[in-house]
Amino acid sequence: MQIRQLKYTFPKAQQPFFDGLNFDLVAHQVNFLIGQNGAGKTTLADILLGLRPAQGEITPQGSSIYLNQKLPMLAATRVCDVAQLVLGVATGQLRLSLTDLAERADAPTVAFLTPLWHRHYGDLSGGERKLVQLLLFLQVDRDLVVLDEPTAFVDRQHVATLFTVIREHPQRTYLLITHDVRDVTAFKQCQVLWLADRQIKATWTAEQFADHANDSEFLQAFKTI
Ligand SMILES: Nc1ncnc2c1ncn2[C@@H]1O[C@H](COP(=O)(O)OP(=O)(O)OP(=O)(O)O)[C@@H](O)[C@H]1O
Repeated sequence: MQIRQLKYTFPKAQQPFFDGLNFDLVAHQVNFLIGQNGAGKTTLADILLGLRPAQGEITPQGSSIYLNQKLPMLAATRVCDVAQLVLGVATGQLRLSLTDLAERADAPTVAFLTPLWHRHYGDLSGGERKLVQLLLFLQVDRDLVVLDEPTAFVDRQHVATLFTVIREHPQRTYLLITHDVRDVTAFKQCQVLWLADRQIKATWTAEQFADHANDSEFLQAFKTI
């Protein structure tokens, strides 16, 4: 995916926030977007998904799905209801059973959701709730998958499950926003984009990131989180 001469101005702002932003997302790989709080990561994700009108070229334009940092859900909702909401709607199925899920979803997702299937959403831990949503969203096939801080407040065992599910669908292009270096080092192949000063200040492969990330003060801090 190529992003060229991107220009974006917040509503009512006098000056553009991004102006002349250029970078590429590597297709069929995980692309990490890192940067300090307020750098513009979520804004950039919104633009790529067409949620904020911007000038410039984004090619090719394919199908996409986005899970942002907060997706509220009523406490009385059961996991099977969330599955119905996400997958039932996506597939047009009125009643989605666990057997249907097993036919439609990848094995690690089925293994994770099966023991939780009848549990109330409000009884799950914060990390479990987040993983339920993430794994269900990842069963909806899209060219571009954007996840905003999917690993925040999620323990590493659950993060490992999330990454296993991502690896189950290698045909997609992923953009993952993260503040956690362990996410980057979990992938042998990936691209890391560093957003700073309203530009993509550096782009690394996983190997380059491991070798050269000590060059900058921010990245040193990022690596010690
Ligand atoms: N509607 C708006 N008008 C003006 N400025 C805004 C608006 N919405 C967000 N901003 C500012 O744009 C900047 C980028 O915000 P954004 O949420 O994209 O950052 P981020 O890199 O995702 O941060 P974090 O890591 O904290 O999630 C911030 O300084 C924010 O205050």
